[in-house]
Amino acid sequence: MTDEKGPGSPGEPERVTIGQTRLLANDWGVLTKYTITYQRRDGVAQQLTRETYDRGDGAAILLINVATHTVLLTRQFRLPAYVSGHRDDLIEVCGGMLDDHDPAAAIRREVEEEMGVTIDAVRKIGCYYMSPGSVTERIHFFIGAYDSSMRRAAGGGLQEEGEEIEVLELDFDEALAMVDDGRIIDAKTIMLLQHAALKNLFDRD
Ligand SMILES: Nc1nc2c(ncn2[C@@H]2O[C@H](COP(=O)(O)OP(=O)(O)O[C@H]3O[C@H](CO)[C@@H](O)[C@H](O)[C@@H]3O)[C@@H](O)[C@H]2O)c(=O)[nH]1
Ligand SMILES: [Mg+2]
Repeated sequence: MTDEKGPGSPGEPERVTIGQTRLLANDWGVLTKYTITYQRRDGVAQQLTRETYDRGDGAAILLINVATHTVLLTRQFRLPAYVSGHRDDLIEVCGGMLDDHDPAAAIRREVEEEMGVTIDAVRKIGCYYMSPGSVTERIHFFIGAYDSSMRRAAGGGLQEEGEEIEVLELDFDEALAMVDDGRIIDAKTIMLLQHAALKNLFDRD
């Protein structure tokens, strides 16, 4: 519940004062250590240190074909999952970083590169933090329609960037079963599949 009269509300002092900022790494992503003064709701000020990892924002899309009751997903090697104990490649919706593109343009480019599919309109679902305790990234979520005529190339991603992406076409019920039994463990993918189920996207034409 929002405390309407607490610190940080309109007309009240900021709840957070940024103190020292230390750049720990500035490579693929930017890792920063902040010292902040955080004013608790009871008025007590606390000094905290927090690190943030910033690689920019991303976009992700679930491609659906209502006529064939199928979805298009990707499978690829993910080092962060591998080093934290998940030896299998990850099954995910198509996704990527925005770079300098707007989210809709970025996701169309990713679908083209990773899946070899040229799509038309995309429908925005929302924009969400995936790991807000440490990662600044927000992901723009989309739904798009595909059919076999839109598959114009093999996809697979950019070899020069080390991408090796397999395209999976799955029955929607099978994809949901893979969420239940743990074969799909990527959060953005689960969110989009469950969105499609909750909104009955496969019941419409
Ligand atoms: N040199 C270098 N290259 C990297 C690094 N991390 C990624 N890359 C390269 O940059 C490419 C980025 O590909 P994208 O398709 O743009 O991003 P992604 O890795 O698929 O996913 C990103 O977007 C998703 C949003 O939907 C995110 O969920 C995911 O975490 C990630 O940010 C990778 O395939 C890889 O070649 C790194 O640390 N160093
Ligand atoms: Mg990608």
